[in-house]
Order: sequence, then structure tokens, then C-alpha cells
Amino acid sequence: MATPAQLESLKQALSYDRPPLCSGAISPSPEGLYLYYGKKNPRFIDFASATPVDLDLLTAACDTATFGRGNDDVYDESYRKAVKMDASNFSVQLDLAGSGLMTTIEDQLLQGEAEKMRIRAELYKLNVYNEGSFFKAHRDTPRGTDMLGSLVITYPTSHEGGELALRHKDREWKFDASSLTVTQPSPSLAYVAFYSDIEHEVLEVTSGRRVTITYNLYLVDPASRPGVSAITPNLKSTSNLQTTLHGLLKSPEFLPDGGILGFGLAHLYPVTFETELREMANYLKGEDAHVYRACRELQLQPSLQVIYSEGDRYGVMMDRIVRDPDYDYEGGYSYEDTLIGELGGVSVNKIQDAAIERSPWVSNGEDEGAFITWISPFNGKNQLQDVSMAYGNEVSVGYIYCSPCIIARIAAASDRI
Ligand SMILES: O=C(O)CCC(=O)C(=O)O
Ligand SMILES: [Fe+2]
Repeated sequence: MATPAQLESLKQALSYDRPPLCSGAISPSPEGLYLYYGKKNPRFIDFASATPVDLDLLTAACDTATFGRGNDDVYDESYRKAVKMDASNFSVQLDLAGSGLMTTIEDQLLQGEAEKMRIRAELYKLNVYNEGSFFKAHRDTPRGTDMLGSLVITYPTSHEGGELALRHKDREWKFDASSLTVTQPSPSLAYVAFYSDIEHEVLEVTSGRRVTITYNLYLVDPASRPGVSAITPNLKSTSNLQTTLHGLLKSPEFLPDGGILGFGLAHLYPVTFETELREMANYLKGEDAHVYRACRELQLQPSLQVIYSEGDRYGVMMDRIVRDPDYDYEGGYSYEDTLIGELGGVSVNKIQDAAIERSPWVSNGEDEGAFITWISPFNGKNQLQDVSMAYGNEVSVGYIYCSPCIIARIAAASDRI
């Protein structure tokens, strides 16, 4: 066993203070503030000098903004009150790459294994929030395992309210694009980029108008794009977690007979039944990337695992995402029995104070089980039911957020020294 003091030192070392977002203002070239929109009667706005009439015409050309609830696209003004335009109906002249913005976002959001990746921004929508408009708290719909985040760019139209509030774990950040652009010396754009699983909300616009364009941010492996070379930022400083864990590994009193460390993840990740957990190491965000890297640097061969079962205390750990297996429910078998008996799953504890001997599958002799020493709490969002929900009767919807855990196997003290 690890002593409470040892576990506490590891938990303390997990503290991570990099926010899951980056924001600021950019002063683009004059064309960066131009917007062309509409197909039949195209129009033009220069946001350096947009008039109320310009914004009325833009509003009139937009559609009411729907949002995704489960597998449905719904319109509900109590949840999202705004108007929007799809990317196929407008064109912006902003040169994202040339403005240096993508490099800044990459430096902030790519960590761990993802440092060797680049970010591709795909224009998604234009939104207009007139007085009284808002968009209640949501997470952006996962659109691929390579989807990393979202970028919101706000034009410098004068307005009050309409702050973007972002929440992760127990923290909240409020981004007020209006007061930021007003204080810039030349007409500017305000930007905020964040991981797409971060909950965010557009607060009510109390006066004026707020106009944004949004981009979906995808990870791109430069190795798969010939001719594009990657510059890996030199962020390889040894983390506090790595130092603390290294110290503990050197101590013969820390897990003397070896054991399994578990780290619940802080972020959610888009998956399908086909997603390989092994590949997800490349997509880890923020503190999750940081934990994975510390374990890998210490040769602990970290792996991503999912734990199935609805129970609060015990579940079945798998190294892959599994489709709901066929099982003989009538004959008294559960899908957990099938995962253990046929698909190589192992019974584990989901919380620290659940003795593995009490696991239903260990106590009935079905499985030996494995006890996990949890360093950060396991987030139960990765159960089979959650994964299958995205399918329903429309398979093409495809992706759903799940949160696996990072597992590190610690050898016995005699084998470590
Ligand atoms: O317009 C904004 O500030 C954010 C919009 C948003 O969150 C979304 O479109 O998902
Ligand atoms: Fe959003």
C-alpha cells in the first residue's frame, strides 16, 4: 500500500495552473475586418466603421440559431437566443496564419504528446447577438477524435454584456471582448480559444450588438502533411508531479509490492466505438497531457483505459472501447460478466476506499481483480451506456465525449532500485 502521506504528496503535485484557454486582441490588416455575406444579394461590412444599418442588414440575412440536444437540432429561445449564418454564406478576409494567431494558440493549447502537432482552424459560423441575446452554458459538440477546441473571434462593434464565461472544474474565466477591443489603439478583433469540452456561456447582451465568428480547431499531425515541418516548443521542463513521483519510486516504502496508479482525466474526449485508446495519447489536453508525460518520462508505460459499469464502487477496466456485447441476460449474465469472461476485462475499484476483494466479480471467484490507487478521482463519464447513446438510430452522428483514465503500473520496490 501507499501511505496517506505519500498519496497526499502526489495529489498536491498534480496541481496545474495553466488555464484551458487563451485570449487576447489582434490588430489585423484592414482587410481582416472585412466581411462579405449573402449569395443572391451579396453585401459588405467593414467592421472598422460598421453602422447600425449595416448590422440591421446583417441580422436580417441570418437564421435563428439552433443547438444540438442529444441527436436533435432544436430551436429554443430560452437556451440560445441569437441569429447565425453558416460558413457557406459568408467570407472573411482575416488571414489567421499570417496574423500569428495560430502560433499563439498552438503554444497555449498544445501540450504533452500534442506538442508535435499543429492546429487547423475550420471556419464554422457567424453569430449576431442583438440586445437581449445570449447562449446558455454548453460544451461544443464533438466532431472528431482530432477535434481539440473552438476559437471565437469578436468584431469591434460596441456593446455591453455578452461576456463569454468559461468554466472548468471549479474555476471560471470571464472574457469581455467589448472592453478589450475598445481599449486597443487601432480597430481590433478579440479572440478566445479553448478546449471544446470546456463549458461556456454567452451572457446576455444588455445593449448594442455583439458579432462573432467561430472556428472549430482540429489537431493535425505535420508528419502526415509532406512539406510542413513542426517546430516543437521547448517546454520539456521537469514537472512537479514527475519529481514527486520519482522521489516516491525511489522509496522502498512506496507500494513495496508494486501496484497500479490511476489518474482520472480532467477533460472529455470525442470517441466512437472505433477509436483506439492508444492513439488518444496524442490528443490529451492540458493537465491530462501533463500527467501522461510525467508517467512516460519515468518509464511507467502509462496507458489509457476505460472502466465500464454503472456501479459507483467497482467496474471492469478495458484497454479498448467496446460495443455493447451480446450477453445472455436471461441466463443471469451481465455485460460486465461478458467483458471479464470473454473480452479480457479486469475488475477494478472506481474509488480509493473500495477493497478489491469485495468486488462482485472477485468475491464470486470470476476474476482476480486489480486494485487501483487513485491519485485523481475517476470521472465516471466513460461508461458503455454513455458511449452508445450517440448512436441511437442515426449512426452518422458518431461522436460522443468520454473520459478514460490514465493507468501507470508500478513495479515492486525490489525491481525498481
Ligand atoms: O458567439 C460566441 O461567443 C460563442 C458561440 C458558441 O459558443 C458556439 O457557437 O458554440
Ligand atoms: Fe460553444
